[in-house]
Amino acid sequence: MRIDIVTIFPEFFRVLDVSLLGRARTAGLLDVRAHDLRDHAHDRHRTVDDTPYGGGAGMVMKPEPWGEALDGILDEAEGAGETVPTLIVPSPAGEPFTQAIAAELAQLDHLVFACGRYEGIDQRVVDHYEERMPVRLLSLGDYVLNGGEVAAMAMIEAVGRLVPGVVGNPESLVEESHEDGLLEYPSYTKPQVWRGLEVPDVLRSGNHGAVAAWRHEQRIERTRRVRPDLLGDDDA
Ligand SMILES: O=C(OCc1ccccc1)c1cn[nH]c1
Repeated sequence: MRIDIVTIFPEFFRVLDVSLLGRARTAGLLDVRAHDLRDHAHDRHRTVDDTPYGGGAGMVMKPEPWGEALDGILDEAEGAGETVPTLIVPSPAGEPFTQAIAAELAQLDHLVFACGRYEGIDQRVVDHYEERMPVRLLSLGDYVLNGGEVAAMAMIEAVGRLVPGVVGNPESLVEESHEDGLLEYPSYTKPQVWRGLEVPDVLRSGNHGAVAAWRHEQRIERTRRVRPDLLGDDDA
């Protein structure tokens, strides 16, 4: 999978060189490139923002630098005969990002993340590129960040780890929280007793059926307690 990121803080994404995704990059499974939006602002101060029409506090990101940056990425993809990439715009006004969406995006060949700052990006950027590529406004959660970079990083990690081959043992991707709508069961490892707290006996019984039943019950109980919203009415 190819991932392009357009941002005024490209150095923010250097961390991807060292994390789990770093190995995937050297293995050629993930090709991640960060582009500096300011390279596409050609005035003396490399201006990427301006005051909002209609007034109001804060600044809005100008459309021209985005147009030049995104055209460059699109032209390169089209020139290479690739499928049209999907544009992801992290935004508080977006559709909630979920594990299901991460799995959907992990099937694609090419994602482009547009990291907004300030009050956001001029609406015409989304309106224009919707004519040329799939565009998804996605929200990480119901809170406001200063920019899309942190949200993009989270989404890139959630998607990247689902790309086949990125995670060594695909089994570890199964039975995770939200994988099938339930939270994951509690986990334990050695020592058997720690500060007077014991590992549940069933987990040391060697009875795999009893372990599986206990784990499933724990998942339902934990989901009912912490995230009743994830349970349909019939389970509640
Ligand atoms: O704040 C966020 O994105 C940064 C952003 C983008 C556009 C305008 C303001 C802020 C965000 C919150 N949940 N998911 C994303």
